Formats: sequence, C-alpha cells, structure tokens
Amino acid sequence: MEKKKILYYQIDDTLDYESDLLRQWGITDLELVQAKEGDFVEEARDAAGAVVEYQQVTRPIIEQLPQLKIVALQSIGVDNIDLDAATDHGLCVTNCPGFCSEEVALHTIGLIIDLARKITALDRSVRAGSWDPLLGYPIHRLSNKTIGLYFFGSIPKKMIPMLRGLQLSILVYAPTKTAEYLAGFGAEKANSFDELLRRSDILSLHCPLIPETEHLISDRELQLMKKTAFLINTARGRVVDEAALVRALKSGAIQAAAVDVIEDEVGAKSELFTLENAVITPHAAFVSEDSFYGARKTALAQLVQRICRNGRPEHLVNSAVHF
Ligand SMILES: NC(=O)C1=CN([C@@H]2O[C@H](COP(=O)(O)OP(=O)(O)OC[C@H]3O[C@@H](n4cnc5c(N)ncnc54)[C@H](O)[C@@H]3O)[C@@H](O)[C@H]2O)C=CC1
Ligand SMILES: O=C(O)C(=O)COP(=O)(O)O
Repeated sequence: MEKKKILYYQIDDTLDYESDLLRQWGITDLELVQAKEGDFVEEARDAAGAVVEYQQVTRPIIEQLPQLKIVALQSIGVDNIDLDAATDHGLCVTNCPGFCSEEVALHTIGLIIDLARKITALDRSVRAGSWDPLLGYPIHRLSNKTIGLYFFGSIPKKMIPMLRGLQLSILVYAPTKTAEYLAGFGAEKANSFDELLRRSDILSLHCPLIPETEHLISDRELQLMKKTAFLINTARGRVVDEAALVRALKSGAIQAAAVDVIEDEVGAKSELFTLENAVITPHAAFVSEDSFYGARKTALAQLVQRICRNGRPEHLVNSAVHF
C-alpha cells in the first residue's frame, strides 16, 4: 500500500509518540516525516498533510501545493495561515482548541503577581549586587483592584477562579457575550473598549491575532489607561504596537508590562528587553508536558480523519472549506 506523507515541523525531534499512537489506532498508511527546516514548499510538495508551527502558510505557498489536504496546527492561534486561501483551495486547517488553557491561565496569573510583587525586577536587582526591597514603582495591594479581560475565550474562563482567589473585580470586553452570561462568571460586561481601558488596573489580552486586533493597543489606548496600570499580553505580539508600549513604559503613561509574546519572535529582538518595568517570557505560556502531548494527539487525530478516513476533522477552523 502506498503510504501518504505527513510533513512534521515540531519542537520535539522524534515522532515516536505519534508512531505509537498510529499503531494503537491501527493506522498503517501514513508515513510521518520530520522536516529539515528547509524550504516548506519543496519539503511539502509530495505531502498529503503537514504539521506546522511558526511557518507562514501564505496564498502563494498554498497555490504551489495542490496535493496538500490538511495543515494541522498544534496550537490555538491560526494567525500564520492564510485561511481564505486555504478555503479557496480546499485545504483544511485545524487547530487544538483549549489544549493549553490551564497553562496560559496560570502563566498570566504568574505575570500579574510578578508585576504586583516585582519578583523578576527584585531578582534582577539582587543578582546585580543590590539589596533594596523598595526598588522601582510603589507596590499596592491587588485586592479590590479591577482586571480587564479583552475577549472571553477558553483562557480567561480558566482564569476566573484564580482571579476570584486574588479578590479582583473582573471587567470583560467581549462584544459577542451578554452581560447575563458574564455575570454567571462573576464578571461585569464593559460596554466599550474605552471603558475597559479607562477602568482596568490590570489589562490582560486574550484575543486571536486577526485584522481587527492587529495593533489594538497603541498610543491612544495606552494614554487612556491608568498611569498605575499593568498591561499583560499572552495573546500575540502584534496585538500590541510595541514601539508605542516602549514609549508608554518610558514616559510613565502606564506602570509596567509583562508579555509572553513580542512582535519579532523570529529575531527574538525587542526594545522591551532594555526596560526595568517590563517582564518578558519567550512564548512559553502554553508549555507543559501535558499540553504538548495533548496537542500532538489532537493534531494527529485531525490528520487521520481527513487523510485516512476522508472525513471532516473535528477541529476544522475554516469550516466553509469544500473537499
Ligand atoms: N502565549 C501562548 O503560549 C498562547 C497564546 N495563545 C493566544 O491566546 C489567544 C486566545 O486563546 P483562547 O482564549 O484559547 O481563544 P479562544 O479561541 O477560546 O477564544 C477567542 C475568543 O475571541 C472571540 N473572538 C474571536 N474573534 C472575534 C471577533 N472578530 N470579534 C469578537 N470576538 C471574537 C471568540 O468568540 C472567543 O470568545 C489565541 O488566539 C492565541 O493567539 C493561545 C495559546 C497559547
Ligand atoms: O496555541 C497557541 O496559540 C500558542 O501560542 C502556543 O502554541 P505555538 O507556540 O503557537 O505552537
């Protein structure tokens, strides 16, 4: 039987876990091939499916790969894929909704506590030879402060009990959610984005990167925020205009920021790295052994469904696609 090639780009360098799963599922007609990180089009030319990470899958790329049936992401965000082009060419795009909601929720809470207690800043100063508990901006209690959540998907939902534990008031801007629905989570609905900006002591971003959210936070928005506010971004780097954020952190327009994502993750460069009132982690919020294996299994199941069973994958993102 001719095997169908699946091209894999993933951090883990072996595909043993996937091969074991295929054996358990009785699937014998897939050949899993680790990519060499060369040219995607060349490597994917004879592939029926691909698992990509940060690789951009653009319209010109999709047009050159007519035999490709599915791109399976081991992530929630699908911003590196041209979904319209995929739909136009009958290419299924799948993701792994919720696979790391608990991890990102906890990481976000960690970043909030870090800024509220200046843990990273104090650690940096101790290592630099200082022993100064009053370093930097003044510390205030978190209880009764307001956290603003931008959009209300799987991650902020997981954060709710933790935010309640911190005794924060929860304000949400999510146009598609009603006040009654949010009240069920003990959260108040913000009637406008500007209300969210003005009232939040901590603003935490949880939206996908889509045209409407690109540079959502720029000079105007940062000026509307409280001077004492913290900005947390665990969504995508390009949701924040980083140059504007750097200006705001330098001028005191807001107090501090903690981000897990930056605009240039490929180059791993940002002026934020030079600022004392910024905490940065390297797109690590999703990481855990549990989330990795969960995502790998989900992505493989999508590939099997599309390629081996010619069926509709459970986690199809471009649901209008015909194949
Ligand atoms: N730093 C990291 O390691 C990770 C970052 N992420 C990022 O976090 C983002 C959020 O993740 P989840 O909460 O799991 O997402 P989700 O897909 O569960 O929720 C997204 C929310 O946005 C809403 N939404 C989407 N487009 C909208 C629009 N045009 N107008 C109004 N509402 C809209 C949806 O209704 C939904 O409530 C992801 O898209 C991803 O970019 C996700 C996982 C890991
Ligand atoms: O799931 C997401 O959207 C994430 O950000 C984490 O996964 P990734 O680093 O994109 O593979």
